[in-house]
Amino acid sequence: TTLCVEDPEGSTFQVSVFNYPGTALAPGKVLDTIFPNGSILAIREPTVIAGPDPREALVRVDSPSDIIFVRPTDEILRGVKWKYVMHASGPAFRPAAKWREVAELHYKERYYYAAAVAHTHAWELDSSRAQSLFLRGMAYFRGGYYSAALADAKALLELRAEQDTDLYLLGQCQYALGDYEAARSVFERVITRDAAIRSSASGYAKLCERRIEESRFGVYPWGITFKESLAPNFDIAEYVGPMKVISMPHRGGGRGVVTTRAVKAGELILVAKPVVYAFPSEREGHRYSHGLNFITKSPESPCASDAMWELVGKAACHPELVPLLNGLYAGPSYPPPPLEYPPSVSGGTKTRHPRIHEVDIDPEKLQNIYTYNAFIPRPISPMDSPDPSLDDPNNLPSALYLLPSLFNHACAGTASWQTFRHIMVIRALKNLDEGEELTLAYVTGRTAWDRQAALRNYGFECDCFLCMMDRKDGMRGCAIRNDLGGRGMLEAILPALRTGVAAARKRLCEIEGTYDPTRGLIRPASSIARQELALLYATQAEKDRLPDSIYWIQSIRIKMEALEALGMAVLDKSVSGPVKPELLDMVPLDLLSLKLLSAERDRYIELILSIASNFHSMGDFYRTTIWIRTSSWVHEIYTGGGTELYKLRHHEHLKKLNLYNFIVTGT
Ligand SMILES: C[S@@+](CC[C@H](N)C(=O)[O-])C[C@H]1O[C@@H](n2cnc3c(N)ncnc32)[C@H](O)[C@@H]1O
Repeated sequence: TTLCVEDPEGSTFQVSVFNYPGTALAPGKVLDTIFPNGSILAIREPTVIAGPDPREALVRVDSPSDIIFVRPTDEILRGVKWKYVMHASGPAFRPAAKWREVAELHYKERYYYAAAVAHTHAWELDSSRAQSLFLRGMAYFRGGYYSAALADAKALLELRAEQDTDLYLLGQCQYALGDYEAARSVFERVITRDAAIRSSASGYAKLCERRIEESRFGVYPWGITFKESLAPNFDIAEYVGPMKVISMPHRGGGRGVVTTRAVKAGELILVAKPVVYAFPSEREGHRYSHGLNFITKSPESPCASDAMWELVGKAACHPELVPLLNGLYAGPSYPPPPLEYPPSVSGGTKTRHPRIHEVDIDPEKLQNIYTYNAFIPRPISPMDSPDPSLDDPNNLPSALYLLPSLFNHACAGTASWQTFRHIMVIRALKNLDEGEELTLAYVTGRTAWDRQAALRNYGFECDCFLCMMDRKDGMRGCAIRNDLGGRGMLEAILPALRTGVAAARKRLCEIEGTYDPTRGLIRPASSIARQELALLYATQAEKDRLPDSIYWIQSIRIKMEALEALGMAVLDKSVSGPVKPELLDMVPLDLLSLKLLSAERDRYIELILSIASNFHSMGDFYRTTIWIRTSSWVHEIYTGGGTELYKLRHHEHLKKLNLYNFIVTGT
């Protein structure tokens, strides 16, 4: 937003205001409401950019809290003499009725911030009309400024005889702020009184029940949640499970997250909503911010820079968020954050003037916080059809979360994270004792060097076992692996089996040759090469059209090796003959020495299902069942949701492998 201002001496300047709430892409009439002609502004810490002509200086303001609207009667103006007399005819001087009209128009056109400003003017000019406060509360609520709306709803209940609309607004705000128990009792009160809003209030009361289950016990209907997550604006409650933040002086920022009790692999640890997020699909019609990150001095995806700037406006409108944001790690150029997280925050019930920002907002610090803590949410989707928001690798979604920002990184993390659209869900990836660290993989990559490059902006070197092993193999070996692995699987499927197998085996040998002899079984690149080789055998077996083709057996054996190279110890490697009775209800894995790699969920499932499919082609239905069960077990550990979510996500893939019918009919 660019304003034209005049100082007391009568010199004029252009002031560029960034990040002011309600002004992004706003038309002139909205700006006329937020910055009416004739307003007096005091600007803190302005950046003055000199032009070639000193009279053409440009003033830049980045923080909403640096703009203070001054009343003409304010002390600060005592003794100030204006060279030119102010025109007392601009929008700043409208009567209350006119402001109400303007507010209604903004509300209808969904400029809720401007509507809140206009209702504030109306309320200040005529405080006998409590309805102005109600309408402002509504505007705040619709605009997503929930704590401001809550304060208005509470003030109204003190100001006038209890009205159902005021109660309803109160309940909606409490719901939006995650205070589901309070919201439920408010909606239950409304239900008993007002027939007109009874049905929506009882709908809300039911939703509150679901949210209470979710937030108190971590019980989510994951199948429904998944379906709902495919549409924007979906919502679930947050949940904090058996985790806490403790001091970890050896990590940047000085803190990390540990378990508060022993947890099992797959247990839910945290469900968190983002403070800000941007998805390409939800940005249509938006103008993207500049894609340069001034902290990392590297290009930033448009979604990331949009969300980064949005954070400033968000902090201005939600002062209760500011201490939570300021408690996050802001990089090495800021003093370390306090050890306690989350800090205790008092809600505050004071009604809020939309143009008075009492809490200081530091945009530069917020940018640093965004840079060191943001995630790229990759929404879970049905297998084989990645979410369309991931189509453009140069504009991936971006989001900042609070508690998830306290988890440190490990390429082979002890916890897995994924997002149901924008909502992050963290689960333990292995059985953990009380007090063990919960780590997440911020980035993925084939070798320690790839991953270190992806981590370059975080300022630390990963010391997880996967990186340590890669470093022992040496940079050259890893580069060779990367190069060989990068040639891709499909090109290996040559028309002649023998040529194809020879080439794939050669590549496998070359990859194997890059590992240090002491490395042990976990060799992700070798797993890819084995998967390629197995695919060749399976292709030949299909051509043979014989259930007992030796190529099925070859394919299955190599896929089992591929699983082992990803840390999954296979206990029962039998490929024919009777199945051991004790295995009929179990998964054929050695659960004690299992080391699931956080980034490999889909590859495990793909490999396991293709083993099941090979057994199915051989007519071995027992083993087919066992391996389908194993894929669903792996899915449960990473994603939860039982068979319902498993089927929802793998339905198409299972059909492609001719396994869906088998699950339904058993043949
Ligand atoms: C999202 S924060 C994680 C929480 C952070 N430790 C804190 O106290 O707020 C990311 C920063 O934590 C530090 N960090 C994360 N993982 C680390 C690791 N494995 N080793 C050392 N520092 C790490 C780095 O400084 C990184 O920039």
